[in-house]
Amino acid sequence: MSTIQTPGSHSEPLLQLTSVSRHFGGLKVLQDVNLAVPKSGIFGLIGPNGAGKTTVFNLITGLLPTTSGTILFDGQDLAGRKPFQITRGGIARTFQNIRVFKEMSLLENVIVGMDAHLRYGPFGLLAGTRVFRSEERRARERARELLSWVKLDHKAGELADNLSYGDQRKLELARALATEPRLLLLDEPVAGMNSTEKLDLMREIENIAARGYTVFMIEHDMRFVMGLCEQIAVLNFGRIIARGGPEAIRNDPQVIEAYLGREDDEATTEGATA
Ligand SMILES: Nc1ncnc2c1ncn2[C@@H]1O[C@H](COP(=O)(O)OP(=O)(O)OP(=O)(O)O)[C@@H](O)[C@H]1O
Repeated sequence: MSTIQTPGSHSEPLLQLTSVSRHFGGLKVLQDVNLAVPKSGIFGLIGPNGAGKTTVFNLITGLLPTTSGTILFDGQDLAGRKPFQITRGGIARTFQNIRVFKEMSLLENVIVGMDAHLRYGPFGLLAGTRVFRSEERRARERARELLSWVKLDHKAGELADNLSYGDQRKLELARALATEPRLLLLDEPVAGMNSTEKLDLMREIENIAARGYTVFMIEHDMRFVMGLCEQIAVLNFGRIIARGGPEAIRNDPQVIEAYLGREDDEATTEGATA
């Protein structure tokens, strides 16, 4: 169950994409993408709208097959694995649009995320039958602990529907962690948040990374990405055009060009000046 990693084992990447392409008919959404996410820390993927970022996550999580190329997670080829197998293998994900169960309590939302690690499934647990009692107790304790990591444990019994937008995003984080991942994929975690909520979530993500989880995020908000990520890759029209630390990315002429050349992108001005 432990997800804490041994410090110092940084040689092999945790996740490695090699020459990955994905075409939809004649549309070459990803072309020859090479990416290496290290075994610890916070890694960012940025790029203008439609660059192919979410498609990268869809390939990693098995929602879509690659057209060509390989994706290795902890040295294992993910080709042909189903999304639930990839989740069980240690990759969790949040989505651009909030997906909490609004009619369930926070605690129940997190327990539902535990599916991959429960012998009897989350709904058996929630039914609370005697046979499952000890597993139920453990699950509830773990769910409460995960809620405490995002500072929502005091609301554990409340309906998710009552939460603010920012807190719903944090609940999603707790639920993703309930699958006991090693790698956490976050797709635009601060989309739609106000600046207080963003700062709050930034701290929570830092705390999660400090607990030993590897975080790989797609995000448009440049201040957020630059403030959090140690390494960043930039995707433009399906190709990686730059990778490096925040300072190098900020000053990369190709990156500036990619953002300035696309007036439709919300990151345009911040991307050039952040
Ligand atoms: N299942 C699909 N079938 C056909 N085209 C698709 C499919 N999924 C994605 N695309 C296309 O691939 C391109 C890249 O989409 P993707 O969502 O990966 O971009 P993105 O960088 O995440 O964009 P955004 O920042 O706006 O979320 C778009 O042109 C999109 O229409």
